Amino acid sequence: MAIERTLSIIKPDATRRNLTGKINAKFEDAGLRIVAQKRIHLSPAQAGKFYEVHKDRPFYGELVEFMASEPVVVQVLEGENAIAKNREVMGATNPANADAGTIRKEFALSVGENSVHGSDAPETAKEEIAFFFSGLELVG
Ligand SMILES: Nc1ncnc2c1ncn2[C@@H]1O[C@@H]2COP(=O)(O)O[C@H]2[C@H]1O
Repeated sequence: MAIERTLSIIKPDATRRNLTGKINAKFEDAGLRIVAQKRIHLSPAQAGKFYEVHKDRPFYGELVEFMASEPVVVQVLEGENAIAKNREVMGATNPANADAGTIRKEFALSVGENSVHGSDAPETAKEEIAFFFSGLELVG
């Protein structure tokens, strides 16, 4: 199985409630290694650019406003099959549909305030990691 890297964001609803450590424990317990991490406050322009793929969706404005409302923790997770594994640990986008034990089932407040983001495929993982981290910040 391939060792992959994926981009994860702990969203404002979770940083606000001091859940960063509990969420990171879920990643580590699943065998994902946090190889880079920083806490930043996105501007609306930066959040809008990151979520550009959703710009025609009805929730885009709300999503951008939320992601720029308070600090987030952006991180790179590494491990075997990290992209799929992270998505498993996060649970379904809408917490109402998330399995027991997943981050979104335990912590998410709604489909919008759903505590975490994770890349959905190898190509997007590469782009999303490069959006937030320089090569110098990524320890091999
Ligand atoms: N119906 C919706 N209303 C508000 N936000 C949504 C809706 N559907 C998806 N989103 C958000 O859009 C985000 C896009 O990718 P994320 O994995 O970060 O998680 C998603 C949700 O937080």
